[in-house]
Amino acid sequence: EHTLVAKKLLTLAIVNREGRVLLGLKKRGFGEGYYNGFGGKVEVGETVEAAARRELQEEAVIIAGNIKKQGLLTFHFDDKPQPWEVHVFNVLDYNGEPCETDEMSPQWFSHDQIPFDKMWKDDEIWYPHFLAGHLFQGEFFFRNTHHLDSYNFDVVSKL
Ligand SMILES: Nc1nc(SCCc2ccccc2)c2[nH]cnc2n1
Repeated sequence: EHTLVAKKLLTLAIVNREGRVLLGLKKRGFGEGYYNGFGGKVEVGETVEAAARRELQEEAVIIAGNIKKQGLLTFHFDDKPQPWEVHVFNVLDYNGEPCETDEMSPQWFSHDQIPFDKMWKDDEIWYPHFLAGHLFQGEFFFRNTHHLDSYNFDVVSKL
């Protein structure tokens, strides 16, 4: 039957400026030890965009200016009942200086030196499209945190 399982709404904000991306090394919690953009849960009554801006400030201590919604990624995990729906934003400009928090240790990487071996396995599939400014949608099926079983991925004309 077609039961609807609510998806967990999450944000992911990646600062992409002058040929470099700002990533954070997750110091604890889910995805600890991985490099990732900045993000987290969308709270009740919060827009996805407001959540993306809030999480960036909380995790990297910078205030996003122009941001561009570029991706919609759905993650399924064998050991989690709820799929994750991650809204990916490109942070085109910001105010302040990135600094370390108890959650994240920020670091700049040039586009040709992105540490995919220390990132989620799906990232190497969609980052090239993110960096090229494409709009994209993807659905990824994880056996566990470190094993991506299968996926569908498309560049789209609008999200
Ligand atoms: N890049 C990437 N990110 C995530 S979770 C992003 C959203 C998030 C969740 C929890 C804390 C902070 C940020 C992924 N999950 C599965 N593959 C993945 N790839």
